[in-house]
Amino acid sequence: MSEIKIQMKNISKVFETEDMETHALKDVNLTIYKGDYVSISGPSGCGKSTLLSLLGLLDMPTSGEYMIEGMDVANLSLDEAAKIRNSKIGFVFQSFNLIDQISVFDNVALPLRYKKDKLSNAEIEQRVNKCLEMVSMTHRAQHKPNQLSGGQQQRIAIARALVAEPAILFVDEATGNLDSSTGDQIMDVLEQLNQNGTTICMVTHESRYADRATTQFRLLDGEILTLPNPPAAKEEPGIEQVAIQA
Ligand SMILES: Nc1ncnc2c1ncn2[C@@H]1O[C@H](COP(=O)(O)OP(=O)(O)OP(=O)(O)O)[C@@H](O)[C@H]1O
Repeated sequence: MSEIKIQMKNISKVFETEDMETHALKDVNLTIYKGDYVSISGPSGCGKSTLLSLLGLLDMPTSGEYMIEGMDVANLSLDEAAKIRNSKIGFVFQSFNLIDQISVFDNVALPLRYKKDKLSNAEIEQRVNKCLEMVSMTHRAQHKPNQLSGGQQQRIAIARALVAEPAILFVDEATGNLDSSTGDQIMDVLEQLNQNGTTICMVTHESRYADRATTQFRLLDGEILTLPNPPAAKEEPGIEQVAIQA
């Protein structure tokens, strides 16, 4: 059995405002193994952003258990959450969030320069170059982000997310700002990274991208369903086989 990277058990999230409670997530059970390529999809308002915020330690659940690499992370202070986020989690967003005033190289190096355990310049250079190579952007290291195309900027954002060697890469609608052929190329990059060992969990509303993942979860009204893997789904076309994950 493969190593467990992420495990959520009975995770719920309730938002309370003065006059109402919204049960955004209801008893979510989710396990992500080392090397998985996971997609989470579902209609607007089903809880995707809420789930990704909890997975990425940007917010805490109302109840339930959450473990990252065996560490209990369900009830952390903001400071503790930030520390674990910096060391264990890589994020890629729809907007690339790069800094135009500094070079591509320095953008990718930023997470390493903020690390508590300082790395030498030689180590930083080696890690940044390795990540730029992984996204085929070595030749643009000295450019500024605003001199690059949208797809190239997203590749740089992916390199930056990987440079601290996170346990898992969370990807939030990474193709949302890109035309469809550039979006397809970004999906190819993610697939290639996964084939080389990166564990990926991607949130997308595009079913053609969700279908490319090896494990597919679907959120409906705050509840998570596991879709059968693609070959099983093809055997019985037209029947939406969904089983609640054990
Ligand atoms: N801070 C909040 N306070 C109150 N309700 C919230 C809050 N954030 C989200 N919700 C509610 O929780 C539910 C899930 O929202 P969420 O943003 O996670 O959905 P989503 O699947 O990401 O939607 P979309 O695809 O439209 O971005 C919705 O009913 C939403 O109104």
